[in-house]
Amino acid sequence: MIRAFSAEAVRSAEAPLLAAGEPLMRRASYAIANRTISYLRAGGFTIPGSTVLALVGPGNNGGDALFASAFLADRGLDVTALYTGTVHDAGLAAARRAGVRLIELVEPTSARSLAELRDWAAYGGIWIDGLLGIGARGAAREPFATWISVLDAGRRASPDEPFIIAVDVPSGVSVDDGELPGPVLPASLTVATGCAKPAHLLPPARYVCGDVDVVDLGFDAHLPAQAEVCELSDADVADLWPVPGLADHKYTRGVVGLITGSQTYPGAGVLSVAGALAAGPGMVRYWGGSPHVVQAYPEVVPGSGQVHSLVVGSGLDDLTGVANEVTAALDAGIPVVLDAGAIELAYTRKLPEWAVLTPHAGELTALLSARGLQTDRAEVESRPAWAARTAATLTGASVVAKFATDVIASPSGQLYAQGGAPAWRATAGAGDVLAGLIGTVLAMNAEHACEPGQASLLAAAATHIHGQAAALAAGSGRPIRALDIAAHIPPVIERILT
Ligand SMILES: NC(=O)C1=CN([C@@H]2O[C@H](COP(=O)(O)OP(=O)(O)OC[C@H]3O[C@@H](n4cnc5c(N)ncnc54)[C@H](OP(=O)(O)O)[C@@H]3O)[C@@H](O)[C@H]2O)[C@@H](O)CC1
Ligand SMILES: [K+]
Repeated sequence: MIRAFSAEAVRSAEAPLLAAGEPLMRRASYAIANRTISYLRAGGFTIPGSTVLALVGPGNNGGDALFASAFLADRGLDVTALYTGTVHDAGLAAARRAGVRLIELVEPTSARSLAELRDWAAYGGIWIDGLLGIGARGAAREPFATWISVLDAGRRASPDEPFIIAVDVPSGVSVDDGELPGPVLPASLTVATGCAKPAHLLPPARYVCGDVDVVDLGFDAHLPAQAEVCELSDADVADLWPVPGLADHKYTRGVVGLITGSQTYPGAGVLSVAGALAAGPGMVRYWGGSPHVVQAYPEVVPGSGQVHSLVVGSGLDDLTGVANEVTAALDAGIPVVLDAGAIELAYTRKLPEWAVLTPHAGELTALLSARGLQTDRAEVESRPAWAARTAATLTGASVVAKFATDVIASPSGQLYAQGGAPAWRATAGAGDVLAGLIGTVLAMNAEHACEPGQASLLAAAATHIHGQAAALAAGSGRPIRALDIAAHIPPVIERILT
């Protein structure tokens, strides 16, 4: 599991070590220098003489960049450090001693300075971005806003794009909520100091981090027990996956009921059942309106009956009567997945945590608006963590906000971000498969699915499997359709469990 911590939690964790004189900055900058050398080695470049541009901001993030520059200059690289105003004293002294070329831009946004910035940017094959780290608040202010815009334009225009190593976070991201409030310098590699931060996991900031490499600074023991955001790995999903024993039978393995599909949308019934069956429940009961389900899947039992979880909504065109079934199930402690049109059931009523909503951006916008929030789709797409968390708080339900990286929120505030799915996953019916899959994961874990925090954890596990199945189906880059995702769920589970 990747556990990401807020800037405040990191500061508290660092404090006792810094007070004890631990050389955290030295460790961080040494790691950054090493990653730079590794990149050059892996690319077959000669190390002495390779050109590096360090972008140095006013705080300790700039300090990291200066010490890293010093290490690299000592190794024979041609290092230039650009800065303005006051920067980390000891870092500047170390860089000077090591022979780093120090360029101070006194009037940092003058035409002359920006021309110089462009020239040095074009000269540097590797950029070390130490402008802003976890001390940044809001959008980058001047002069860095202009510097970032100029550098980003230079990066895009360059025939051989520089390799950009972000110190801790790419400059310009909002560290704690993963938003991009202003210009940002996208990285090829982000060297996270001490631990991951929410911006490394949450979209859209996640998409400008490149690869993320966490450097251990030894302060883990001082971090809070609960992370701000988590990302489940294969191993985490394996830990919570109930592997059947010889004494199990279809009722102990979990029974999923689906009220999905309709005459109008028969395929949605087929796809949600495909997702449910692929994850290995004991039994699937189906009493939606699609005439094709039982024909397509002879193992499905038609008609209602006792279930351990319920999936409602995908392709349902009429909610009459369904609301009562949902309420009865939730009151009886049976987890319910509310997908597509059934998300409307969360517009007014207060739901328990074991109701799992699966909105895409449009449905999430409609839900938040119905709950009285002034928002629109553009805001929801640029603030996915906020949107998912707010929806969970307002409804009381667990929310799976479906984006390229899914964001899952529990009403108590726990957040998961599950990435790893290819962009090919954005195809009609993929969400129906996911709804069924979540239903099965909840049914298989029925004894504890209603305990605090469990529904969101199990939903995050299901989204992880869904993303991995899509990745396996898409291979090294081919189109996929929703049924391909369902077909690749069993091999992903096999890989995870063995
Ligand atoms: N402590 C340690 O030893 C270790 C620290 N480590 C490293 O330190 C980093 C954190 O350092 P930090 O706390 O100094 O913050 P940092 O991000 O460099 O910037 C603060 C400066 O930026 C300014 N500023 C703020 N917002 C701004 C904006 N929007 N636009 C423009 N400017 C803005 C702010 O000004 P102010 O708002 O205070 O006026 C202040 O001058 C961390 O990410 C990691 O890399 C690791 O090496 C481990 C050891
Ligand atoms: K940075």
